[in-house]
Amino acid sequence: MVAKKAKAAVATEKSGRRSRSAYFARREAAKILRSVLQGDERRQAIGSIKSLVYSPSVSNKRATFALVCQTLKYFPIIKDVLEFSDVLSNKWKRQKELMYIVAYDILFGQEAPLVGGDAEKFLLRQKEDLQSALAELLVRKKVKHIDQLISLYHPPDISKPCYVRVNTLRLDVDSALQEFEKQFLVQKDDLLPDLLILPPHTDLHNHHLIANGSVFIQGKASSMVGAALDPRPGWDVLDACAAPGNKTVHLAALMGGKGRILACELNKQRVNRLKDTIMLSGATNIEVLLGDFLSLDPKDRSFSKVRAILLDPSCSGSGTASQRLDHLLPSHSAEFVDAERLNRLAAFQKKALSHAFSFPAVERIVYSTCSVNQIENEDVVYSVLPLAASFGFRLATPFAQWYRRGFPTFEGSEHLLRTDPVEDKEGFFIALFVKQGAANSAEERNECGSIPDNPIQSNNKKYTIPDGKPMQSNNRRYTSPVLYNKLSRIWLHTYSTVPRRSIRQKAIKQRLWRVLNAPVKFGESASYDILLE
Ligand SMILES: C[S@@+](CC[C@H](N)C(=O)[O-])C[C@H]1O[C@@H](n2cnc3c(N)ncnc32)[C@H](O)[C@@H]1O
Repeated sequence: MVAKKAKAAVATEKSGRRSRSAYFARREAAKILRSVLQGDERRQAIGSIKSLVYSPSVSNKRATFALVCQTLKYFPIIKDVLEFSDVLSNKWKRQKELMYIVAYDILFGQEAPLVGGDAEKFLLRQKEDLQSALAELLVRKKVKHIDQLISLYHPPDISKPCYVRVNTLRLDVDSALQEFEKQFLVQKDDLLPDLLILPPHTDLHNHHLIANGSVFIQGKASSMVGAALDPRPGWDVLDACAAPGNKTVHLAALMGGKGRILACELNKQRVNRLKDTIMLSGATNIEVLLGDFLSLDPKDRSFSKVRAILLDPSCSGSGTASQRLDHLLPSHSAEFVDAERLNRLAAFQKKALSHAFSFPAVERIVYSTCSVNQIENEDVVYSVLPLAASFGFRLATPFAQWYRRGFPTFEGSEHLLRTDPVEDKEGFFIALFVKQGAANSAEERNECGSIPDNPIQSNNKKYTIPDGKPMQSNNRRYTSPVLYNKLSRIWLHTYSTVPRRSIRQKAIKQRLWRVLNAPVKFGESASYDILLE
């Protein structure tokens, strides 16, 4: 009898703890949801959902993350249900994010009884109204199940491997590999020596190697950026747009902690995140500059020895939208293109890249974006080519073995590097400028015989599109799949005539020949994907 009572007391205590924890998770989730929705509305996020949840102030990360993601997944439904049922008084409308979270829990979430504060009590009293509004919504949308309703709003999820970059300032790659092998299937990446690949959806947020900064969750394309800059130990390096600092601390690791990194960031709030990242990485050679990169004076003595600049400016983020869970946000829709915003971003990107050339000792500049838009990528690079040439820079070829290069919008665009949001799971763009006469790597000098050096000419030649009209770098039509594929083929043809030492050269040429002669189908993926096969 006594044992039974004790057992019951333990169970009550446990369920009380769970309820309290769920209560706090709902409040933390509501705060994050507010930042995310406000950022989405202004198209100016403070951080991704993941980064907001992983900030030190959030205590119950797993539950909070799940609640935010789930609420966003059901967001359009919850909004409609609250609107149809008209249950929210002005008081609760002022706390609408908490209402969304609680409504999610009532309608789709918790099986356990929902206990908590006033918000929970209030919405629980309206449960029947909410349920009948949901039933009405199903009828209106002509679907039978909630899943069908969700798929009306959200495209299917893209799953991708979980990449982690080993922070070699704290741990060597083999030790990290062994540590992960205890729990997961893990392998080394074949391109980047400090990158490990784990299965999709591996949950690492509680892993001790993450918590102590020995590894960072960082995608492959994002990790290629610092490696493309290839800063040497002892150099002065400027990271022009640094927060949250993933690439900054990667640079520190690549430099073995030797030398000096200046990390410039405009946004005060994001500077705090940058500092947290630096602290976590253990790097001691990074100086944070709060300010506008455009107003840094290249003649200032503190920049006189800067030999490498990483410019990873604000961009539309169109290449990593699914990774940041942006597809869950209200602004996300296939048709949504904010042209005005793209133009504004591109104007800033051009200014910032132009500014980078004027640092007196700089010999390597990487320009990168996590955007798939030509206007933020090839067009930006094309627009600065004459200026770059006047400073003695040429485009070099980062990762010459990488098959996906820039859109063929101008002669030399084959030096540019792209990753594809679907095939490579994130869409990045990298351009590397190297000063003539500077010591660049064998790969960039094309000693591996892939793509010839192509010093920038100020009268850089443009390709001609198949219908005979000269292609303008800002020609919107060019991004249509049909023209893109035709141009890719032309570019591929050029590419295939360059002597290659690849052992698969013959097979590739044969395939190219077949592709070049095949009819173009609307919407087919880029032809040069065949190089992958
Ligand atoms: C794409 S994010 C950089 C991501 C970072 N490289 C990383 O890997 O963690 C761009 C950053 O540039 C900052 N930024 C925008 N304009 C800037 C400017 N004029 N000067 C310095 N930083 C700027 C933004 O606040 C944002 O934090």
